[in-house]
Amino acid sequence: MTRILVGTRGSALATTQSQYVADMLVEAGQDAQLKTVTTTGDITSGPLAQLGGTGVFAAALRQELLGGAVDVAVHSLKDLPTKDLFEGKLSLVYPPRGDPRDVLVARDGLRLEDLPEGSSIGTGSPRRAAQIRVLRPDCSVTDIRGNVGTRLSRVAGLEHYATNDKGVGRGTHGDLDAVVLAASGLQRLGLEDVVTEYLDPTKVLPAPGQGCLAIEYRTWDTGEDLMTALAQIDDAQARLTVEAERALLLRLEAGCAAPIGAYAQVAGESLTLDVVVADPRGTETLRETRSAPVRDEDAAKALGTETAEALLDRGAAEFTELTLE
Ligand SMILES: NCc1[nH]cc(CCC(=O)O)c1CC(=O)O
Repeated sequence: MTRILVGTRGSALATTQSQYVADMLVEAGQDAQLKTVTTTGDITSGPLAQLGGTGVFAAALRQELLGGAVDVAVHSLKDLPTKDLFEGKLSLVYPPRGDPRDVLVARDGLRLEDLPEGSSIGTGSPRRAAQIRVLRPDCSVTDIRGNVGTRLSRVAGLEHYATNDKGVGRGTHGDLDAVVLAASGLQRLGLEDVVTEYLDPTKVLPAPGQGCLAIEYRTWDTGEDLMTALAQIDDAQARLTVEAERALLLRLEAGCAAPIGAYAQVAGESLTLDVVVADPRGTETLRETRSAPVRDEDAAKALGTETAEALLDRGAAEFTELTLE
């Protein structure tokens, strides 16, 4: 049997996620092994919002996939640009989605509403920053970067999570009251015990695609056996929700660094999409919620596009300076 090479970034989170995908491929009858690729996002230490465009984390991995050095590439879906940059040469499979929520990790077990006035909260995401500012205008939001361990170590009492990476703030530990992270990342690393609050995803809206992995493959030469295994892994419900969220993002022409949250859920026969567009400088947000009957992928995408158009009609582009890209 040909061995499937699973391309991955090198961080602890990425290799854990990719191993999870390799295990799914083995379960589906394939022989699979990880191959690590170093990406620009991993070696650049500037604030995420200034890195310039989406896809920095994914670009090198995609080049390896296009060139045939790996057979599939594993991404966190939320880090992938929505535009088709490769003229249909690459396509995505979505495993069952993990927890889409953001979480608060605060000192002393505190929840967002219990943090003392003037507390400092760390996040590298303009989307999280804007939503936190609305809920806690009295707190200060600090830009942080680095891997999960580095970010956790900024919280007072969690200094011991520091790891040796190149994130800004290396050497600065325990200087914040709280940080906001993705639940799924912590869960995949077995670190969910540090969570002090799971933020309601209809109040603090996650990034489009958050919590979902994406397995990318070449459309022109992927073998029949691997295609069969991938089809077995692809999850219909994950696909509906993330396609609605990403169609929205595409129509708004915004990327992962934009202050846009989107959360789609299936309840019974209905697909509901909650969206927030935030003003990155202020404490204002635009919100929109729309539902459609659960049908197929195209209907889910149409819900995303429609919701984006409703937001554009309400001035979303001026509101959030969608030139961020
Ligand atoms: N932007 C970094 C990133 N990309 C994917 C995840 C993990 C969450 C996921 O699976 O979507 C994280 C960490 C975070 O946002 O805290």
